[in-house]
Amino acid sequence: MKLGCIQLKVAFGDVEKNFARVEQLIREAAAKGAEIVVLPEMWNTSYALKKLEGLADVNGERTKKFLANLSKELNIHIVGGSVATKKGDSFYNTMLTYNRQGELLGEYDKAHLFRLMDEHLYLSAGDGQNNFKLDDLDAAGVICYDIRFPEWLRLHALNGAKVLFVSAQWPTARIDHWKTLLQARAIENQCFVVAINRISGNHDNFNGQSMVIEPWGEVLWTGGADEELAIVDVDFSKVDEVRTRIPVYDDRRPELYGDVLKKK
Ligand SMILES: O=C(O)CCC(=O)C(=O)O
Repeated sequence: MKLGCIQLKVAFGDVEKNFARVEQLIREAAAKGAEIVVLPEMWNTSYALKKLEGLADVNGERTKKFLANLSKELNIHIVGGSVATKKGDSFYNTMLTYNRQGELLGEYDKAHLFRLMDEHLYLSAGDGQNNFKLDDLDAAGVICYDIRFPEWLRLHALNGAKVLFVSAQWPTARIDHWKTLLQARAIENQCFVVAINRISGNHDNFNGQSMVIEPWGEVLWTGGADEELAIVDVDFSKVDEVRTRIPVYDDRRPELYGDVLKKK
């Protein structure tokens, strides 16, 4: 299957510019044969947290219409990264996923808010999981800081995901953590990880390094430090092969792990 990885240069607070660029790149990805297109985190507003009242997408309506129309017209699945949304009186960091029929498969509000970026002061956390199916492919989607919580991604893998999509705005300063955590999540869950980061004009802030990793941990593609659309060919049957070779799921001892999942 061909993945269209959109490592976007997100414009701070410029919703119109971001929508226009995302549409252009999704169309380009489809024209190049992509079957699943993946976007980064908070691509409508970036982290303009102080301006969310005027900028966030109310109930995600604009983004929903936009992604539904494009996925149906172009006959592609879209893992829509995430956008800033307003629901009731609260703001969320929301991932919307559409299948090629233009149907909404998942609306996931980021579960773990990143205090270092003040997310907890402006956004509310979601409580729902995010497993979905793209045709016959079992998949799941999480957002950025979520990857520091292995139990969260494990839960999605246990619910059947063979590919974990990660949308992020992960900064250059901790890019080594990004690479290591993503590879670990792929190896331990024996699944594909498709992780799409943003870039900024100034590479000191966000330098891309989006990644596609297969279930044995081999990196199939790493993005550069500039805006980029990559088409990456993946063979999802590799998941079953790796899970047969080392039967981690059969060898798990969940009866030993219970308390690890409880908050101290
Ligand atoms: O965990 C990190 O170091 C980065 C997380 C982050 O930037 C985010 O969740 O937006």
